[in-house]
Amino acid sequence: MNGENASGHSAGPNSGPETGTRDPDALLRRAGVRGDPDHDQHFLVDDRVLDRLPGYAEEADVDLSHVLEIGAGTGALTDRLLAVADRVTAIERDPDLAAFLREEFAAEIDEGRLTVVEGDALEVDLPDFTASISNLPYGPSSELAFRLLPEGRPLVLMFQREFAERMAAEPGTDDYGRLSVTAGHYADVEVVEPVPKEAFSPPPAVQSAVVRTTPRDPDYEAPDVDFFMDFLKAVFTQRRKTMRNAVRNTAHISGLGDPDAVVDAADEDLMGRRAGDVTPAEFADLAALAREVGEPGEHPSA
Ligand SMILES: C[S@@+](CC[C@H](N)C(=O)[O-])C[C@H]1O[C@@H](n2cnc3c(N)ncnc32)[C@H](O)[C@@H]1O
Repeated sequence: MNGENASGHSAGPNSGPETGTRDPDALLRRAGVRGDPDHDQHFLVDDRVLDRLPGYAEEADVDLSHVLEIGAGTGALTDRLLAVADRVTAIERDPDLAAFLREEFAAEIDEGRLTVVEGDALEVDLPDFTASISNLPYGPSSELAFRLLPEGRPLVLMFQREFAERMAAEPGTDDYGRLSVTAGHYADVEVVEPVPKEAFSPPPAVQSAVVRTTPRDPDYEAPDVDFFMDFLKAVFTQRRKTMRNAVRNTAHISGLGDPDAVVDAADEDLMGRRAGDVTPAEFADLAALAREVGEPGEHPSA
């Protein structure tokens, strides 16, 4: 079953000799699937990309004792993860693919090194993982990213390239926006590899990219998450205005009654800048201030 296309990947100390060499095309054939873009199914078939994905975690000294994979598909990446991790939990929503994974990786499941969870990664309980390495389904990539980021674990994730670049963008750049601030609040984010369409079967309509995140322990107080998201959305939809004028227009946000009081209490220099130049830490401080002074006397769900 194994070794049809030895990829040159060197198995980790915890792996059995059989892992890390399954040919992705052969897995696709054995699974009898073609990949269905309507169900976010674009399978990675480029051995070199598959081999590099766990390497991005290894070179950052990430704890690989329990790796979470979301959207395991036919298991081409699962196989590489088993070669470097002590344990892998693979979540797959498609029942046929989940059944195929259970059959293909029966030995690893018996050894207790792999758990296949059949279900929607947005709904199932997440295990206590130490890192996630995944070629995510693109449809819910934003929801999945913001399910994983607050867990405070290192992540190596494949996204649409444009999404990846926005996530990693620095203040002062065109790509910097709400996504960059929210991701940057939880982690340092870097794009480590652009991946061409041809690396997938079937090829998606857009290019992809691998993102690596390193969790941060912010030295500022985290604001209430729902409020923070609403606040950022309101301010970034007015990104051409100064922060002063943008914040004055946020009265509609739940939990913020008096934006003028926020502007008066906030740093003057900050109020004169535009949203695209404000760092995640500055935004977090401002959101906390807005929560404190924006609605005197009432702090719902604070
Ligand atoms: C982009 S493919 C990646 C497959 C495989 N990891 C690979 O690299 O070839 C995404 C996989 O996620 C599965 N999927 C889609 N939405 C999902 C969800 N909400 N929860 C769990 N799996 C999902 C699809 O069935 C598909 O197998």
